[in-house]
Amino acid sequence: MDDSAFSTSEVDINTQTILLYASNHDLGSLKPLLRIPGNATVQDPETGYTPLHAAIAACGPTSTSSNAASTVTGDVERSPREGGAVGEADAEAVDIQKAAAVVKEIFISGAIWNDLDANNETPGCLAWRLGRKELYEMCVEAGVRAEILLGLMGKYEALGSDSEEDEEGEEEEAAEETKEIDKGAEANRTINDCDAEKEREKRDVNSEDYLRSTLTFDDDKLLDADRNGIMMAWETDIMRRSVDALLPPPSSPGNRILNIGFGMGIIDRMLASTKPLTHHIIEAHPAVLSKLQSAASDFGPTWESSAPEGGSYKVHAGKWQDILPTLLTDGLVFDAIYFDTFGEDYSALKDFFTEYVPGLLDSEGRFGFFNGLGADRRVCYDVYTRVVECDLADAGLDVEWEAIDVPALGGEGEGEWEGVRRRYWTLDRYQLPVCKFL
Ligand SMILES: C[S@@+](CC[C@H](N)C(=O)[O-])C[C@H]1O[C@@H](n2cnc3c(N)ncnc32)[C@H](O)[C@@H]1O
Repeated sequence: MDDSAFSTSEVDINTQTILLYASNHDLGSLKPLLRIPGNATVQDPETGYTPLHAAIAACGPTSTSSNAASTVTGDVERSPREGGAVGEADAEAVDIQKAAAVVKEIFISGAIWNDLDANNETPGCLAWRLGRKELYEMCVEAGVRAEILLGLMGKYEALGSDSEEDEEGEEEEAAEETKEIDKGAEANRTINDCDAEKEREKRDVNSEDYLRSTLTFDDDKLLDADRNGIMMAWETDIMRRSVDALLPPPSSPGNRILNIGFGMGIIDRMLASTKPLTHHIIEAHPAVLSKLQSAASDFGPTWESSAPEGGSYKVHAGKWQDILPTLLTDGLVFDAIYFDTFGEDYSALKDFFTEYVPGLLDSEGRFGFFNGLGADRRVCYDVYTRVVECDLADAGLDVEWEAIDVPALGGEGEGEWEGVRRRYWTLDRYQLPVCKFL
C-alpha cells in the first residue's frame, strides 16, 4: 500500500472538512474536530487558508468595506476559491454573531493569530480588508494575549524560574497562539513584518552587525550597508509632533532633555531650538559619531560650549545600555526623554522604559519613542501598540496616543522608498505615544 498517498489524502479530507465547517460557521460540527490537537491550525495547501481565514473570508465584504478597509498588505484582490466552500462569500446571508462564535472557538482551540495565507494575509488582515471590524478586533485581542504571554515567558527565562513545568505549559500555550516568538518582538526600526521569517533569512538586522556596518548619508535618508532605511526625511512631521507632545508649545526654555539615537539629527535640531538647559544625546554608530564631530556639524564643540550657565550640552559616544548607568549614578534627571534607535528589538525598548525611564524622568516629565513596531502590517501595529501600552503600565507609565496621518509614501522601491531595500512603513496612521508617570 502506498502509505504516503493514503495519509496525504486523509490529511486533505480532514483539512477540507474543518475549513468547510469553519466557512459555513457550523459551530456544532466544528467543535468536536477542533478538540483534536493541530486541527485549529490546518491550512489549505492551495489558498493557505486556516480555519480562521475560512471563517472570516466566508463573511464576505461589508457594503462599506471598500472605504473602511483598504488592503493591508498590498492591493491584491482575491477571487473566491473554486467550489466556494472556503471563499469570500456574499455579504447578504452572513450572521456575524455566528461567525464571531466560530472565530472565538477556533482561537480557544489554539489557532495562530498571525498565520499567513497564500495572499500574504493574516486572518486579521483579511477581516480588515473585508470591513469586518468585529472579527478584526478579535484577531487583535488574540494577538495581544499571545504576545503578552510570550513576553512573560521571556521574563521567566531571564529570571531563571525554578518552576520549569509551569513554564513549559505556558510555553506550549503561547506557541500555539503565535507563529514564532520573534514575531512579537520584532525590531522597532528593522524588520517588523508579522511574518518577517523569510525576510530575516535573507538579511537579518541586528544591533551588533548594524553598529559595524557602513552607512550612506543622503539628504533625505540614512541607510545601512544593506540599504535598510535607518532614518528618512518623511518622518520629519512625526519628529515635529513628538517634540510638541513632549514639550508642548510655547515651550519655555530651560528644559532638561535626553535623546537616544541621533540618526539624521532631525529631532535633536528641533529639541535644540527650544533652548534647553541640558541636552544629552546618546549615539552608538561610529559613522554617525564622526559626522557629529566634523567641522560642519551643528552639534560639535560650538554647540557644546553654547550651553547656558549651569547646563550641559553633550553627545555621549556609545550604546545607551553602557552610558545610562553612569547618567543614573550621576543623578541626572530629564523633563523630556525620546528613544529612537535602530537594529534593536522590542525587548530593548521595553528594557529602556522599565529599567531607566523611572530613574531618569522627572516626576512631571514626559517620555516618547518612535512607535514603529509592526508598521508594515496594520494588525501587527495594532497588536504591538496595545502590548507596549500594557508593558508601559507595568513600568508605571501611562500613555496617551495621538493619531497622525501619514501621507502615501509609494510602493516597494518607489517614491520615498526608491533605493531603500524594503518599506518599513505601509500604514496611513502613526500612533504617537506620550508617556507620563501614572
Ligand atoms: C532612527 S535613527 C534616529 C533618528 C532620529 N530620531 C532623527 O530624528 O534623526 C536611530 C539612531 O540610533 C542609533 N543607535 C542604534 N542603536 C543604538 C544604541 N544601542 N545606543 C545608542 N544609539 C543607537 C543609530 O546609530 C541611529 O543613529
